[in-house]
Amino acid sequence: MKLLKYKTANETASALIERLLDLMSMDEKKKFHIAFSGGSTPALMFDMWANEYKDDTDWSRLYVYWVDERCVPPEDSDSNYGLMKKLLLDQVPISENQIFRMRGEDDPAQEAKRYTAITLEQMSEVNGFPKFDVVLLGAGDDGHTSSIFPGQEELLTSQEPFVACHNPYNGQERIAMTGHTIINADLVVFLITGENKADVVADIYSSGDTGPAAYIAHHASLVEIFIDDLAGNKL
Ligand SMILES: O=C1O[C@H](COP(=O)(O)O)[C@@H](O)[C@H](O)[C@H]1O
Repeated sequence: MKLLKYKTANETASALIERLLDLMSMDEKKKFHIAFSGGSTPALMFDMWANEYKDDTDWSRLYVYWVDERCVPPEDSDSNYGLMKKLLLDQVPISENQIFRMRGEDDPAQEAKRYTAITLEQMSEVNGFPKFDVVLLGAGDDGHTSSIFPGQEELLTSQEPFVACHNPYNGQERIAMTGHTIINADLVVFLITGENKADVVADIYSSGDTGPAAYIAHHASLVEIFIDDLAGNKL
């Protein structure tokens, strides 16, 4: 596990974008399949990518997926797809055919199956699980990642690549990438910023399987954790 710490959330987002662009530049013929997390943390990175790195990115090779989705229509302010579309995808020359959203407005169980089929069709697989180039995760201050919350640890070892699940705090239905799919990725990256994430970062980095995010960080083979000083202040 490699920890990369920067002074500010801006510097952290910028370093992460540059890391992804570096990875893309390693094989200029290859399609690059990356799954993005939801929540509020990546918003800064999406905005920065559109405004500062638009011309440095080969959009024709970037294939965009989601780690998880809230079961709401794309126009809803809770939609992970909606946020990324507004801040990044609508601002850059990427083809619709390279954007694979989870349909939050559809039946969650059926959508999880449809999304599994799409990802398996688009990229190589290992033991029935799609193999992403990068899975970009966040972490909640309770230690959840993807939409796998504490108490739902069975989703870390589910035999389904994507499942219907729910947020235990408010019952909101969700669709989530499960543990094996995350761990299968060539690279698992966490982007975690802000003081309220300091405990979860300390848990991920210094302890064992204390929650879903920590479990992933300790079980994936290549893990990079991008944090700012505030998130790192309990290390
Ligand atoms: O519910 C979710 O929470 C986590 C963390 O979100 P943040 O707002 O604290 O950045 C996120 O990684 C996950 O994808 C999301 O759906």
